[in-house]
Amino acid sequence: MLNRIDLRGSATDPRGLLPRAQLDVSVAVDKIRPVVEAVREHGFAAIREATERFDGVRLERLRVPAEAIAAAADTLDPEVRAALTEAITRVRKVHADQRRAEVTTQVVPGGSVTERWVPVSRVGLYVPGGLAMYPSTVVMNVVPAQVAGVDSLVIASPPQVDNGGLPDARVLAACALLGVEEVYAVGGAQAIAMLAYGAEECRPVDMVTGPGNIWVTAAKRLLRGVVGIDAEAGPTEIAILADDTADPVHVAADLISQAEHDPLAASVLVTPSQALVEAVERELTRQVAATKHSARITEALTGPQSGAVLVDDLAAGLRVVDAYAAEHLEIQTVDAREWAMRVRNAGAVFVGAYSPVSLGDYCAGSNHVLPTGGCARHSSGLSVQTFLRGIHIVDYDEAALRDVAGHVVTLANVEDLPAHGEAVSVRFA
Ligand SMILES: NC(=O)c1ccc[n+]([C@@H]2O[C@H](COP(=O)([O-])OP(=O)(O)OC[C@H]3O[C@@H](n4cnc5c(N)ncnc54)[C@H](O)[C@@H]3O)[C@@H](O)[C@H]2O)c1
Ligand SMILES: N[C@H](CO)Cc1c[nH]c[nH+]1
Ligand SMILES: [Zn+2]
Repeated sequence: MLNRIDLRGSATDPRGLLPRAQLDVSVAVDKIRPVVEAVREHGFAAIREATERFDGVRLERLRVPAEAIAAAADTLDPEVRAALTEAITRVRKVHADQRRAEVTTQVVPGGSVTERWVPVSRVGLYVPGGLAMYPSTVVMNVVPAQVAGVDSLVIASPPQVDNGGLPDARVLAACALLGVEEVYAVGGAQAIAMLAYGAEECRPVDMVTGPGNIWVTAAKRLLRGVVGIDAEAGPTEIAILADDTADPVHVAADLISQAEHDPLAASVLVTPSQALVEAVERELTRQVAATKHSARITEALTGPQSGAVLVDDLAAGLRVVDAYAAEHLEIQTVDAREWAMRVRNAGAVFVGAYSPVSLGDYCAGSNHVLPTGGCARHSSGLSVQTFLRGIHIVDYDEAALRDVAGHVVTLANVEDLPAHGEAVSVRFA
């Protein structure tokens, strides 16, 4: 089922060996550009047209009425409420520890720099709702923003034909549990454009965060700069570094779990064990046939973005997974924690047999909005830090400035910017 890549005995650079999904984000950007431009120019009318085309819903209004949010909370299945409440508690616990303290550095007597952490004022959080519904993503977006102290939180999520054109009822209930009142029934690129430019009752936001499919990711890439954007969190990826101590039943189940998100999802096994690859293949065939979304899982597992990579040893495997920079990386090997601590590039790392990605998706306390498409080489997943900006407060007195004035003037002259130097020396003339 998985494409095979045999790197044993090869000195090939592992970068670029594993292709990402066939549909490139840059191609998708060109396709959604007209939608984004139309929303900028025509607001609600353009959103309504795109929603009719892509979601099959004719919107009467963008904002979800407060009564609909309250009703979704009232009718929420108690088991789902308990699970969401537990997820919120654990995610809040981890994210509360991420809060940064204000630090003042006394550079010299009379001269200090303070770093203040100030929350973004108004944030738009995207909660996907195409192939699957994501109340858990409400939790993963909202909790860090709330811990950071964001004043104004807005959620956009696709309207559902089977919920009268409102977002999924469980998504609305999660909003209620977290006290989010401003929710819009808009999905895809048109939602990101609405948040960036504003439309009718939705005022523009300062920043957009959250995962989504290739169209959402493309819109985020296009609108970066118009608004702040978190890392690209597109079609899900799982890589598993495993040796022959791994249980093929677990490995196959975990590869399938993330393939379930999207036909463009990527599932990659990296191992020195040919026997494990064979055993995982047998398990995939058995488990995929028995699972609910077998068609899109098969498409994801057999796509060029998924595969089994054979390597000489775990050290070579580590180089491969570092080059790949997966959104999720599981380590199912001997000494799993030690290998995990050596990973350089991954959105999140899951250690050993009892930390599957599904745990992190819901209830580990970690965040599941993580960088995809290789962005884990340079970006982090969503955290409290995403919603904070560090502002330097520079505070020097006369003596402290006088003391360093000569150096400022010298550097200003080196850069042929003498007015910079004069702005200092004029104070001591
Ligand atoms: N990386 C992460 O942190 C993370 C977390 C959760 C989910 N995900 C990913 O999010 C994605 C969710 O995707 P989804 O499809 O279920 O929901 P989605 O909300 O991202 O996408 C649905 C929207 O796509 C738009 N759309 C559909 N077809 C289109 C087309 N041909 N052209 C333009 N727009 C179109 C529709 O307007 C619809 O509202 C999956 O890829 C999943 O793997 C990632
Ligand atoms: N694995 C997804 C991307 O991290 C998150 C998710 C939500 N629900 C289930 N899974
Ligand atoms: Zn998942």
